[in-house]
Amino acid sequence: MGIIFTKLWRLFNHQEHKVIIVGLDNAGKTTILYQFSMNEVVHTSPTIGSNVEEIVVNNTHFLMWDIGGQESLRSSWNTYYTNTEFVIVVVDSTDRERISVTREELYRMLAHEDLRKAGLLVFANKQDVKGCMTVAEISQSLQLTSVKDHQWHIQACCALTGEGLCQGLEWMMSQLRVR
Ligand SMILES: Nc1nc2c(ncn2[C@@H]2O[C@H](COP(=O)(O)OP(=O)(O)OP(=O)(O)O)[C@@H](O)[C@H]2O)c(=O)[nH]1
Ligand SMILES: [Mg+2]
Repeated sequence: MGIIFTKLWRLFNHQEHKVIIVGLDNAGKTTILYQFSMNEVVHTSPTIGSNVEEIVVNNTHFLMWDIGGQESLRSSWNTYYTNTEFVIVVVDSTDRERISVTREELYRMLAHEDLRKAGLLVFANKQDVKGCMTVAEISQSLQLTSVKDHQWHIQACCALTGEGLCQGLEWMMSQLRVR
């Protein structure tokens, strides 16, 4: 009886995993969100506030919040943190000047109590652009190896073609399996 109940519970209980997509303005967050939800490149304009979409992968439901990254909006990112299981930080790999700003925002986020248990996925986006920073460079600039209290992963991607996005999702799925 217990086993049947558990199986039925799993079948009907579409537990949603909350994900927030953050990063500086122009990083490609909205483009990534709609690649996930529609498999398409949409025309974007800077996000004021947020967009939210449900993404279902192999019966796993993610509720993804794409949050505007302009400077004036960053102080309100924390209003989205409650119950977040994964933080996706999108980096514009061509934006060498502002990688230190991303680093500051990243460590501010990781120190937040509401994100204590959240996994961190960094997308090194815009890998199609010649001369962009590599995953190794971004990893070093963000000092990811010093992140000890969160599970983390960095993934190269190109939101325009969708390359690398599935691998990021797969990492999140693998984290859910080991929990
Ligand atoms: N070359 C290239 N351009 C990209 C890629 N991903 C996104 N872009 C472009 O980058 C620009 C900004 O993309 P958005 O998705 O609107 O960026 P955002 O992070 O949502 O920006 P905010 O909403 O202002 O925080 C758009 O012109 C996209 O087409 C990519 O992988 N390669
Ligand atoms: Mg946006």
